[in-house]
Amino acid sequence: MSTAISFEHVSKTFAVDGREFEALRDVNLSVERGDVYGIVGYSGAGKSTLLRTVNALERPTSGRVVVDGRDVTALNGRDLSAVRQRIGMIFQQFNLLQSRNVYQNVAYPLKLAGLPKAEILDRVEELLEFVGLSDKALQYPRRLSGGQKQRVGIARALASRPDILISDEATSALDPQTTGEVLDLLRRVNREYGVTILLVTHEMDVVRSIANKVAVMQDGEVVEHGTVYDVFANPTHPTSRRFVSSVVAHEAPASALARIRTVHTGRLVRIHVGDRESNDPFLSRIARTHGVDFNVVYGGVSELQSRLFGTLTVELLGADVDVDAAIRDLAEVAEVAELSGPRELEAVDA
Ligand SMILES: Nc1ncnc2c1ncn2[C@@H]1O[C@H](COP(=O)(O)OP(=O)(O)OP(=O)(O)O)[C@@H](O)[C@H]1O
Repeated sequence: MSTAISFEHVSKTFAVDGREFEALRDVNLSVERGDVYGIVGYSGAGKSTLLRTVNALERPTSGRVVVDGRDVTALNGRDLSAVRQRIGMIFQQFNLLQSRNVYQNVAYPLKLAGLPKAEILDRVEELLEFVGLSDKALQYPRRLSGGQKQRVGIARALASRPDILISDEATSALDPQTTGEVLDLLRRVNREYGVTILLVTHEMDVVRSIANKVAVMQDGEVVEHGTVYDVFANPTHPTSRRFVSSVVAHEAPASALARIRTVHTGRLVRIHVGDRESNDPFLSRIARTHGVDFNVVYGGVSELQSRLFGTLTVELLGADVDVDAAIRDLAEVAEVAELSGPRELEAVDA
């Protein structure tokens, strides 16, 4: 696999009211060709600024952004235009030309590039068919729904046959149903046209449904990155954990644990369940071996990219020595942590 975009020690400082503000701090990331790479973070984390360095709408203060082997931070004029043609961009507010119809909006970049009329006609027809808007060619943007507007935005972004599509909160203004349809379309853009997608969002659901990799940003830094499966199954940074818990609620928050404790006074363990190939019924097997009982008091298992992951909070009941032995055996087959006191309860919410 080859690298489509690499961010190398990218920092960006803005001058705000005479003071320096660091919007990006030493960002290092590699987006491979064919990836759908999600960048998540709360408002102000630096996501859009990072995204905009890819087509040099924003220039880093230091560091390099290499796109298809070319350092875009060093490009200007015609060279930069040539690289920009290889990068499509879509926006939250669609950015369509209101005075032009759907056909003209999609044709616009091709006209600018000086393509012959007949070629433009063929290309726009193909694109409108791809995004399912062939019957809307003569409509003006104000007559379209949000989802339709974003389809036009996607068709326009694909007009010059880019290798890379960058998406800045493209679904944030859409309802969940329409979001799903636009994400389906982006998935097809990735699979059928082989376009690498870098998308910024504050919705972890978007990442879960479309991305294969994810980076979590906070205060201008990438605090965690990896495959979507790894980050969802085992988020390590508190911000990632918060994002993951917004869409998968496998781990009991402190409030739930406190309530559980009022009823379940035995020893509680948290068991991370990975994608298991064996059908070993390990919980009941280990419980039987050591003569302990168990209650599953919280948790869940989900599927992501055809793999399972989950977390179960389990109460173990029995003599301490037997529970100790059971926990040791559990640790052989899964990641296990005992939830002992108030300190542990706080840690879950961190
Ligand atoms: N041109 C600019 N001049 C000064 N400050 C800026 C500029 N552009 C961005 N910033 C600041 O940089 C920080 C990061 O902004 P950015 O838009 O990249 O964040 P974000 O993670 O995309 O947030 P959001 O989700 O709200 O768009 C913010 O504090 C923002 O105010």
